Amino acid sequence: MSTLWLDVSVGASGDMLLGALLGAGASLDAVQRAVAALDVEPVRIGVEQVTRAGLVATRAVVDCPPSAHRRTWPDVQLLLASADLDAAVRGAALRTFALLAEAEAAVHGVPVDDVHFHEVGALDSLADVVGVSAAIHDLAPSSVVATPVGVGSGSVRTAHGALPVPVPAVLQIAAQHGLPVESGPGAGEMCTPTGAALLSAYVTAWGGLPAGVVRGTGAGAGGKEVPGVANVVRAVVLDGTSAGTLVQLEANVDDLDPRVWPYVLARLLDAGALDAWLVPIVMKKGRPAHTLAVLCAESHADALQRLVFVETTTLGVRRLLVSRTALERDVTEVSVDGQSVRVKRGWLDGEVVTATPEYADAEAAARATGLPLREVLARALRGQ
Ligand SMILES: O=C([S-])c1cc(C(=O)S)c[n+]([C@@H]2O[C@H](COP(=O)(O)O)[C@@H](O)[C@H]2O)c1
Ligand code: NI
Repeated sequence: MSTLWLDVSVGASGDMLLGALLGAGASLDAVQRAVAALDVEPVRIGVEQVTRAGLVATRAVVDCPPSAHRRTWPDVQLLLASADLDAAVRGAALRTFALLAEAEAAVHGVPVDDVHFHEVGALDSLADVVGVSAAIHDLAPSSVVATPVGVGSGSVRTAHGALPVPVPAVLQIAAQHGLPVESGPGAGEMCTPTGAALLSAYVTAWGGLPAGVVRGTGAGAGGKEVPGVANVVRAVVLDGTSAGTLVQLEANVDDLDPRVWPYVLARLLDAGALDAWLVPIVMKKGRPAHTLAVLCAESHADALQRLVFVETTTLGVRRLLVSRTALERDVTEVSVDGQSVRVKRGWLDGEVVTATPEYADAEAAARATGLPLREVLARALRGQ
């Protein structure tokens, strides 16, 4: 079981977070593949070593042509929906842009679908958001903890002229999603809307460094230098820490059109649920029904509860605090008849105790090779 801790006390932006995650051991290849899956102008992510106030840091450099499009929130939704991305990476990127779109809509008083992502819709922001999602997916922490975010002070020049710091979109995201803020040591804009949205989408608890064994550490810098301030995000991957308390939302439902349930479960997972499932039950008056259960971090419980009320017919949602023990896990790749199949492994006390081939990979390999699917699954488990 691992925890990702983010020290964002000096500030946070998309590129700072990406640099910190790459520095802490996230795969640059996985990040580049995810970004290349977007149907946009060619974008490449590189890394370079820089120093900030004498501290060596990783800078993620997004190499792309100037953005030819002013993209709306529906455009970004389409882009992400049609990209060949892992479902978890796509879900987290969509969640991040939804937070940005809702904040921009509230701040400028326009409908959310009319929000044009000016600076935040540019190619480098798309790359930052998808890159951070892919990097966190690659590190696969069971929880993400972060310090309160240093937002800065003063004002910043943007495409729309000077804005006060914290900029309105950052304050809006903080107000809507319980992001704890402080001025921090840097003057100017230290936390961007994209940084605030990424933290809100991912962080499951706020606080100092949790107890654990340090497995990786990185410092991520953006393009900005602030004299005398090491303006970096620090990322620390810790092993052996507890995932902490989770929330389980529950509702008994006997009157929802059953065809709707798969959609409801998919929406909940896309919105950040750690798991969502149905249990068949018999309710009062002998009525067949289902218990909907949703496991999530406390930070996501309100938004997921809202989704349950909006998408189902329930009139009430129960909220239980549960503690979860999760195995430490990793992913290996094996080749079955020349086709690559990922295998997820669970570790206990330094030993693999469970291994499961990725079903979608096995199905694709069965189709490509003509082998029976159960044979592909068996060979993947044997490691060939
Ligand atoms: O373009 C717009 S409407 C805009 C709005 C806001 C608000 O807070 S409202 C802020 N900004 C600035 O854009 C840059 C880029 O932000 P990223 O999140 O893409 O890194 C940043 O300086 C924002 O303060 C733009
Ligand atoms: Ni704005």
